[in-house]
Amino acid sequence: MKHSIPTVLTIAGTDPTGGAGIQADLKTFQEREVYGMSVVTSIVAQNTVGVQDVEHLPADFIQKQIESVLVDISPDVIKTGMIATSEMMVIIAEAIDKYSIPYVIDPVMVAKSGDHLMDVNSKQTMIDRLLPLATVVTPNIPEAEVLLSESIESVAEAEDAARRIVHELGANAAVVKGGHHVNDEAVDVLYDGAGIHRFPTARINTKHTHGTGCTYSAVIAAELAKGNSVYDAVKTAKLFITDAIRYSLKLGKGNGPTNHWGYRLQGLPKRNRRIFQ
Ligand SMILES: Nc1ncnc2c1ncn2[C@@H]1O[C@H](COP(=O)(O)OP(=O)(O)O)[C@@H](O)[C@H]1O
Ligand SMILES: Cc1ncc(COP(=O)(O)OP(=O)(O)O)c(N)n1
Repeated sequence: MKHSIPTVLTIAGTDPTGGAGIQADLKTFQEREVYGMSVVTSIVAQNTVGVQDVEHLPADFIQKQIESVLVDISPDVIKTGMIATSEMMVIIAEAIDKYSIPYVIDPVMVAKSGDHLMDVNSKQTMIDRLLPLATVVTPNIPEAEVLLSESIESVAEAEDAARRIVHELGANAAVVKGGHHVNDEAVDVLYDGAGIHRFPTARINTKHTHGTGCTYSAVIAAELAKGNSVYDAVKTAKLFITDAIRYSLKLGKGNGPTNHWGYRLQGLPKRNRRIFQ
């Protein structure tokens, strides 16, 4: 740990309704008791229904924001979310490389609403420049399919995908998340370079899953910043996101946000958590 408290920097886009992007990351860092910092890549006009518009910040201004943070409060871990263009990816890769900071990449491509958050032509830059720097990469099933140009139909194929992302694309560890499987279980699979680990939970029947991937990868970044192993960080992330989904807040007209303090309700008597169920 570099400072008096673990520190994490998120580099990502925004969600003004607070369920995904930088807003979700900062809420999660606070809940995990690490000091959160943020660099904005794109300002997104979005809500629980979908994305209405996007403004990308100039790449050199993203670089200036990163430099402002890194020369002053160097984070223990950097996490990235929405990075829309190749130009942004190169600038971010150069900074992570220059300062040798552990790195969690959530390879955000398409929101659950179906809106594209990454230029499709940037895929190769993500593979060439960002994945080799990754301590952990956390694709959902469609993202893993895009990265590997192959379809994933089962948990066994997700395990193969995680192995390939490490051995062929150069990440140190890969978690292929199971939110998009169509079955009774949400099984995340981690390959940490040594072995495969499965993290299964019962699938919760809800439409309120906006920002699950952002929140999950933010927990992993926070736990790594505390000095925990990749395995323990993923285990904590799975517990945290399951409670965040279970006690989701039923906000908005579409796919609502998760509850970033849901894990705190687990130990409460049922009468005290009724409004969340
Ligand atoms: N309905 C659900 N029930 C339980 N866990 C879920 C559900 N949907 C997603 N998850 C979990 O949320 C996390 C994020 O997964 P996913 O939704 O696939 O990511 P993304 O938001 O990037 O699409 C994973 O741990 C996944 O297993
Ligand atoms: C600014 C921003 N970044 C990422 C996402 C995607 O979030 P994710 O956690 O994958 O969840 P969904 O939005 O897909 O439900 C986003 N929407 N906005």
